[in-house]
Amino acid sequence: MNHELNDGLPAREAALNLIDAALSRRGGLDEAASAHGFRFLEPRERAFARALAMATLRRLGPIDRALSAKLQREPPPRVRNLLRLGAVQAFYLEVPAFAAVATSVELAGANKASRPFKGLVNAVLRGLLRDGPPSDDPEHLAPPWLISRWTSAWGVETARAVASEIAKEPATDLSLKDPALAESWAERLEGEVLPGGTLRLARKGDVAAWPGFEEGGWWVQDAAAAIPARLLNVKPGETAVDLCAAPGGKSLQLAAAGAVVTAVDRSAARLERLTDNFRRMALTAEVVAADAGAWDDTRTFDAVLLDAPCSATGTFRRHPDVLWAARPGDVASLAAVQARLLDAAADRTRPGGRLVYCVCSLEPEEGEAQVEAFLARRPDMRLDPVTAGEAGSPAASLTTRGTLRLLPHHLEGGQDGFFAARFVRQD
Ligand SMILES: C[S@@+](CC[C@H](N)C(=O)[O-])C[C@H]1O[C@@H](n2cnc3c(N)ncnc32)[C@H](O)[C@@H]1O
Repeated sequence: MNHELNDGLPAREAALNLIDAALSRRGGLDEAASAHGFRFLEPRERAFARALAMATLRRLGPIDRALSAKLQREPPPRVRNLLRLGAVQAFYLEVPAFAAVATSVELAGANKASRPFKGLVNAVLRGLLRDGPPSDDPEHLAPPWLISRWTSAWGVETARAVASEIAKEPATDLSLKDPALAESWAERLEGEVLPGGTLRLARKGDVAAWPGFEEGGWWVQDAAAAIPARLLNVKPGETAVDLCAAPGGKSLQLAAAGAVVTAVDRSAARLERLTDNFRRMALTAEVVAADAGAWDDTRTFDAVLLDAPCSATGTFRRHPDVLWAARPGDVASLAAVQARLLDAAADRTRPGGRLVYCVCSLEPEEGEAQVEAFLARRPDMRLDPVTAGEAGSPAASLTTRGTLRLLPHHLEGGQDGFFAARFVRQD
């Protein structure tokens, strides 16, 4: 094997592990990327491995369709992942076809489970390359069950527009501690200020090395993810509770706006990240590790945020694996959790206070249907309609009911999928 081929093999092996972890458990990719073996790689190899894995996950649908047409029976998981990785390099990453095939065959030979399949890897990849790139129909980018749900919810054209965002690499969005400094940060970081104040950058790489990270000028937060906390319109000195707070992006917004923040989350490990983020930003919050639905506290607050656990299908631009890890049954079981937490959130809202409910899900059961059921069982809560363009929301995202259905294609350059609704507790 010559040097050129050997170069990049550890990164490709690491990419295989990332893909395997991403597809076998929720949150698996981030977990695998922080494991010892991965961090041991050179930074350049780590970046390459991550780029390979992300490109594979973004194109998993079309690649798997093309592979299925070539495979007579399902090979072991490592072999399928090798084939996916080989195909994505040749078709989408401008790796010369010969190198994509040769490195895949080499990796097949390097492991006992895949060694007997070296010939198959070689033959299948060569066959794929002869056929040319797979279909780029957006409907092939997501699992069929999700495409059919999105089509029922919004029609064929919108479902296709949503799905077409899956293959695109997202920009990096930042929320600023001091929104008045937006223009100066935009200049320093070569970014664009979006309506609502998010700073959008084309920059990629290690954010911790960028100007302003150490000094706590900003934190990473998708443009759509920044909208729900803004809907609370907190004033300095008001009390605010964030009931599912970690790792803290929305709590930071509330604290930066001057609210006295209580950050609750069930996960102590995730709260450690929240505490680190607050320290870096030189902001403060009361941090509580508790199940928000059983939190033993009788206080009520001026502003309550419930960013509930959800299927997270709206986060596919940064986590394309969610689409393939999600199961139809997840949506119903998460909707039951959300309803329980929404009732607890209403109880934490002072009479006259505001409650914002949001989820990073595209599924109506976790959004619109949740709102209607909540209003029906809670006569003490009234929907407070969002107004056009409020909080930097795109016009297309406002529903006739005054809630926000933020779809990924509603903002030029993309945004995460979110649902948000605001309520007021009656006196
Ligand atoms: C969507 S994430 C929150 C993201 C966070 N709001 C932000 O902007 O950084 C959902 C969070 O809910 C937490 N969670 C799940 N079930 C919970 C419960 N019953 N009570 C409190 N927190 C819960 C999870 O640990 C997770 O951190």
